[in-house]
Amino acid sequence: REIINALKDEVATNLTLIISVKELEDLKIEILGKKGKLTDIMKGMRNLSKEERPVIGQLANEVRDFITNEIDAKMIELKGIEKLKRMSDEIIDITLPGRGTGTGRLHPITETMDFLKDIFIEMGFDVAAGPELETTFNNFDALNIPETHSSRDLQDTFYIDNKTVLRTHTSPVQIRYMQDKTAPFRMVCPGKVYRSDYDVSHTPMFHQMEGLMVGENISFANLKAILTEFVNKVFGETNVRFRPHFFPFTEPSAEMDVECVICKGKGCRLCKNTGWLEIMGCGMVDPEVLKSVDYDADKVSGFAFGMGIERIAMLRHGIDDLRAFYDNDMRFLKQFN
Ligand SMILES: CNC(=O)COc1cccc(Nc2cc(Cl)ccn2)c1
Repeated sequence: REIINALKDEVATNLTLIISVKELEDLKIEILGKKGKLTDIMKGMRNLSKEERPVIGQLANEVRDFITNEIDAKMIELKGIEKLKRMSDEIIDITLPGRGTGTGRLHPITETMDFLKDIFIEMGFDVAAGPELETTFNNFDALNIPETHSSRDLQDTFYIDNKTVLRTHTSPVQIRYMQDKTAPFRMVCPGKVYRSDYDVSHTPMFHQMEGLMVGENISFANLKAILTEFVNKVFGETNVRFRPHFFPFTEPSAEMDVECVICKGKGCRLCKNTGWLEIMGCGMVDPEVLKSVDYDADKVSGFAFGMGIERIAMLRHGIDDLRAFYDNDMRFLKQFN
């Protein structure tokens, strides 16, 4: 009798201390399981006298029912609490801002190319594109670049075969344009170009934009006016100058400088203390080039120009390493637009 009652009190005490379903399940097994304490007591009753057995048996049953009900009630309570806790842990606050994947953005070269293109579009220029794999005729011969010219050498040009190259400038696009269209026209052609050259200031692939205006009575004055307007739109109102130069495909030729954007002409590291930055090359289209596309050099004339995009992007954004454009490092690329 004492053992059964002691067990009842022990279980009642334990129940007040148990806080988890797991502990409660362990207690149920410890008391009511196959080897449970109460189960052992019930087994041990066969040793009792005939008179005692029914009395103790009834007590044991009462205690077993009590313990079972208490444990089951506690189980419902604990499962309910654990369910509530799980629910609160798993609450999704739908008012939190989305994690998102970040916004995409244009590459600084693309953004600069678009910026420069738009300025010419505003001035009525057409935009043309062409294949990056070109014939040596379109890339060299049509541009009055003789067979012996150094730019045709292997250390500058990627040859696919004797007559096919990766274009070394976008001039072939202008040749194709003139093969398809008649004067008058004004066009620009931005795009990828390739040189077999790779060092701190050269990458094998880079970007250029060339332009061409052909019609009757096109003069060097038109060249200066259009290119000065362009440069002022890119760098703001700055002084420009044209220095005599030579290209096989233009005559006369010039290099166009803009006053240094950093030191405004005083002289600094960027402009190598000259006060000027070279922006592009230009000139009046050589009659030999017009002839190569069957244009009548006695009736029409034109001017052309070409510029490196990376150089302008570096000036615009203060980038001092050309290779940063091609390392695909998001820490660099994320800084633009
Ligand atoms: C990065 N580019 C430079 O420094 C200089 O580029 C230049 C200069 C002068 C003319 C041209 N293009 C050209 C195209 C035709 Cl179809 C006829 C005549 N000229 C490109």
